[in-house]
Amino acid sequence: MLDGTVPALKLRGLVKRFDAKLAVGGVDLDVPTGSFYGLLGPNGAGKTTCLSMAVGLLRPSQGRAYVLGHDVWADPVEAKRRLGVLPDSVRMFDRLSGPELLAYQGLLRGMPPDLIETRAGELLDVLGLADAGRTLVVDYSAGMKKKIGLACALLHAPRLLVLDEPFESVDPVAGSLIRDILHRYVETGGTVIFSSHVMEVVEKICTHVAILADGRIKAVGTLNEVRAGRDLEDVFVEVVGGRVATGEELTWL
Ligand SMILES: Nc1ncnc2c1ncn2[C@@H]1O[C@H](COP(=O)(O)OP(=O)(O)OP(=O)(O)O)[C@@H](O)[C@H]1O
Repeated sequence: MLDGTVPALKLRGLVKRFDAKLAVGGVDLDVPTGSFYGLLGPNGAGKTTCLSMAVGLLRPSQGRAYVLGHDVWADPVEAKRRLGVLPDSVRMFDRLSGPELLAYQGLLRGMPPDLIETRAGELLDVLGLADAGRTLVVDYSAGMKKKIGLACALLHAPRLLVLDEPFESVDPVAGSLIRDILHRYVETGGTVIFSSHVMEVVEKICTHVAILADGRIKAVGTLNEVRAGRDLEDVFVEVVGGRVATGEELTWL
């Protein structure tokens, strides 16, 4: 469904400094509408920092982010209306039950209560969270927290989903379910960008990939362009410059 019009997400010159630490060192990225975009990178590469700036959760030191042409920082209402976000778990209001959290999200979005109730019920059902009842989200397992976070991101039917490690901590069944839901979402005109370490998932579902290391984009393009006929994992290790064990380390183990 790539339509070649305004990118769903456009990042220009994004920089983030934490005191002396340069976490993101100037990122430019175009996420085409209708793409399923994987943002790969090793631990500490700057993925979360980059996505947090892209969605208006963290103010950039420099640079701009646009959601479907709307500047996230200058025009936040229009940008956020079109945006669903799965942040890292620290940012969730987790002293609520799943249905309460969804109701809270829906009301913040200005949705009518009956629409919230219908959609929340469906989302909890599809994601296998209906049985959790009144359990507070803080007491959910890590995988359940991912799923309720995804439900919150989907509730207002956004045009762009930005997901921080949606496949982390979820079991294979839940992972496959999330993949199916996201696939359907992209097939019906939505756009997804997500961060991940899981090469198989990225290789299986993404149309586009960017590899981030040391706060900079090291490789970017369609999956086939970046892979260039090789395993994505080999490309990743080469681009990122992974350390290879010589067998001489940890000899005391
Ligand atoms: N609030 C902060 N204060 C200081 N340094 C930070 C802060 N947030 C992130 N950093 C640093 O910025 C760098 C990038 O972190 P970030 O969390 O964006 O990486 P990541 O690619 O998401 O990593 P991971 O895959 O391990 O989650 C790291 O060196 C991290 O220590």
